[in-house]
Amino acid sequence: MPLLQVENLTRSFGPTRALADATLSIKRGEIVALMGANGAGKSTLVKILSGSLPADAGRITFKGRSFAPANPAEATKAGIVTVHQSTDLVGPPGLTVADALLLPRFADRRVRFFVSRAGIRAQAQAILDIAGFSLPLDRDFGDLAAADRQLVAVARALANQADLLILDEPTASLSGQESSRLFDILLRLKSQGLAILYISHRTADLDAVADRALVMRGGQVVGSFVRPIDFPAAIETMIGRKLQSARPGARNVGGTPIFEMRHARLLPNATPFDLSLHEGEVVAITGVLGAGKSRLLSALFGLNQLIEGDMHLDGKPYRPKSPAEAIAAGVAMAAEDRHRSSLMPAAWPGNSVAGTISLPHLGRWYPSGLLWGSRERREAEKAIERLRIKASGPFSSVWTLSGGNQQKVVLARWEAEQSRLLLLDEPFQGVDVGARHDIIQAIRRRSNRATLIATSDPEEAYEVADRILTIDRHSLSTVADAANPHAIEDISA
Ligand SMILES: Nc1ncnc2c1ncn2[C@@H]1O[C@H](COP(=O)(O)OP(=O)(O)OP(=O)(O)O)[C@@H](O)[C@H]1O
Repeated sequence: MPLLQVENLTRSFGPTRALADATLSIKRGEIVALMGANGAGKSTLVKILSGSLPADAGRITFKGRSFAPANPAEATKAGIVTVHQSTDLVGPPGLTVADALLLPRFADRRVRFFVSRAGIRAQAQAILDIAGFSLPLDRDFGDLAAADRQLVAVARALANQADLLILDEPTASLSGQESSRLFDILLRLKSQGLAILYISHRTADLDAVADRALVMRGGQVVGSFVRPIDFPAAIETMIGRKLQSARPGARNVGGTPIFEMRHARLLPNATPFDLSLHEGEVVAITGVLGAGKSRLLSALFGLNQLIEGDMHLDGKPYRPKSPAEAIAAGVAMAAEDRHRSSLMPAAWPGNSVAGTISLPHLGRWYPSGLLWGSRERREAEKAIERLRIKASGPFSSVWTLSGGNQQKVVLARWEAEQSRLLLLDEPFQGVDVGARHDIIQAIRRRSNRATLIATSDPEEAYEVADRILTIDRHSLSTVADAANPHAIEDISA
């Protein structure tokens, strides 16, 4: 008997059928990958299973009983625990790892008030014993590496005696080494009988852990592939078309650089480095979380200043003191945390696809100050077609789009205007392979600018870039040529 059986699950949002008769099952001790293009319905399915959204129709059976959780607490109690992306896991300053492990219990402040530090530590240790791995209990939760924060969430799930663990893009901001550690733990938990539903756009991850991959499309489960998973076939089923080699071939771009950075120091103790970027060149920077990728991009975009060194853009001195100065000089950036930095609040009337794309360009598109909306609409329609954005129209709210489609809208914003230097921080987080392919082609098509991409995934770097740099302790250290087929191994090592 399967642990979880989902039959004909259906859920609509207005005219959008997010789930349309989805049917699947999971056994104990099985790791099932859930694949699907952006907007296929994966999150909607997870939200229903984890009790944060009711279904319109269909039936769920869990541990032999009919299951329809009214809220997340009910789902957890029944044995389904969902761990969301690691970027969601943040705590207030002063919160220790031990506190974080006990967090759900201490959400009630009255309880917290009566428990001693030693009591908290002992209970937290008991949770780690159940999970079978160790973490530094007295450290500040905020200082933990992303992988360890992820493990805190997994340990919490296990302490709740989960039968089914749902992981949503768990490696999104983990390094290769951290991911392997997580996989080892997942495989051990599986051998102890835990069932895991693993959502990811990274096929290498799924290859490492999944026994089976379910493919969703248009709100339905349209394919099931058992190990060894035939990924090209699964991806074809997922996006409904053949994917040619995603890698268009690295170019060796030379000539006069568009951008130059000399003897740059990002932090007082870091080793200084140089960086030059050429017209038409796509350069990727990889490195673990905290290595300095975002700080480097921020310095280039005027969000923070270099400790030392100088920069030149098109031969002229460039030292932006704010993003406005950077944009005026021809530099554009899509930051990592799209919710906070790139999308307007859900309540804002201009938060449509068209409004999000046009926002920084309005002054140039409508110099008279009068908005007619025609250029806005045109640019949004072009973007929807070119990047295959799944939206009901140019003026639908970005907040109703799936994560990957929101990311495409943010990218379309900077594709809509000519810039000399485009900075992208983790642009493929949550973006499906088909869309990633479309975006990579769009990025590489522009020959009149340089693009600098920060990514924690070496494979993504290899796919998109002409040249790969690695950053470590806030200093660019090794340089890999993306044309070299061994580049990935070189970087991962
Ligand atoms: N609250 C909502 N209001 C309106 N439409 C919604 C809402 N939530 C989801 N949708 C729509 O339902 C469809 C399925 O979305 P869902 O988020 O489940 O996809 P997904 O497979 O998780 O995608 P992604 O990989 O991009 O996160 C999409 O077309 C999305 O726009």
